[in-house]
Amino acid sequence: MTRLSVNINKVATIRNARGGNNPNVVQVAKDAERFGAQGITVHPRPDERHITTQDVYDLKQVVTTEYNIEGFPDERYLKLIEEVRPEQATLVPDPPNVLTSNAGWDTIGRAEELKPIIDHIKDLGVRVSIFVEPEIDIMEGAAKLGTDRIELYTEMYATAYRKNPEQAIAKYAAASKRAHELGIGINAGHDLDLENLNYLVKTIPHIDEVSIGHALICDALYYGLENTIQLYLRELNI
Ligand SMILES: CC(=O)[C@@H](O)[C@H](O)COP(=O)(O)O
Ligand SMILES: NCC(=O)COP(=O)(O)O
Repeated sequence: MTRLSVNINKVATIRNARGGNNPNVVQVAKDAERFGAQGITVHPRPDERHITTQDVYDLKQVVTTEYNIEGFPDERYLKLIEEVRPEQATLVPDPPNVLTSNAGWDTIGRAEELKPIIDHIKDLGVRVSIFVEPEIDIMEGAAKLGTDRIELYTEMYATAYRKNPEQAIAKYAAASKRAHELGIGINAGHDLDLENLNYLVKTIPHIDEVSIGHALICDALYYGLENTIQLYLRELNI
């Protein structure tokens, strides 16, 4: 069964736009879980454009499903993981000023950098997932790093899906098959939405978790958060 982790970055974006505490990020996380979310994901970027460092600590007090903290593993991020001990740390190769995540890790060329970080986070008892593109050699590099999971970066799939779903998913199916053979858990995320989600999880077995934020929060503006979470869960056949 594929779990739905709701990324609440964009709730914090709206809150920060006025500088107050509305919408209340902690309350939205609690409600999202009450509405059926099986995880809460945040990506506390260095410039705090949405999720702040304080949000990360505050959410730790209330998240009862699975807490997934994404980010580039710099000192600031690793301190958060050490102090908050989420269920999962998802490592993303984002430079500080990037608009949004737009690339996966080079698990071969950056193995020396990544391996000690992954070992350290696993020693903390936190599951490690690394954000990657759907390439066979990258899967094999990920296995050598000892990561618990990979997160398939699904922007390319989402972009190509409307035009040709079979073509859009081909590399993801091959990469996830290889990852599964190598004993690596599989997450997926970025630009997933109500249109492209079901085909992804129907075609690719073994996806443990999808983390969805931008499209889900946009949909909630029309359908309401509870209805929207239920709509996404339905696309996951939950
Ligand atoms: C790793 C990933 O694909 C998402 O978490 C993405 O980083 C969302 O970040 P923004 O909400 O800042 O676009
Ligand atoms: N890891 C992907 C994520 O958390 C949310 O990405 P998006 O749905 O906001 O594109």
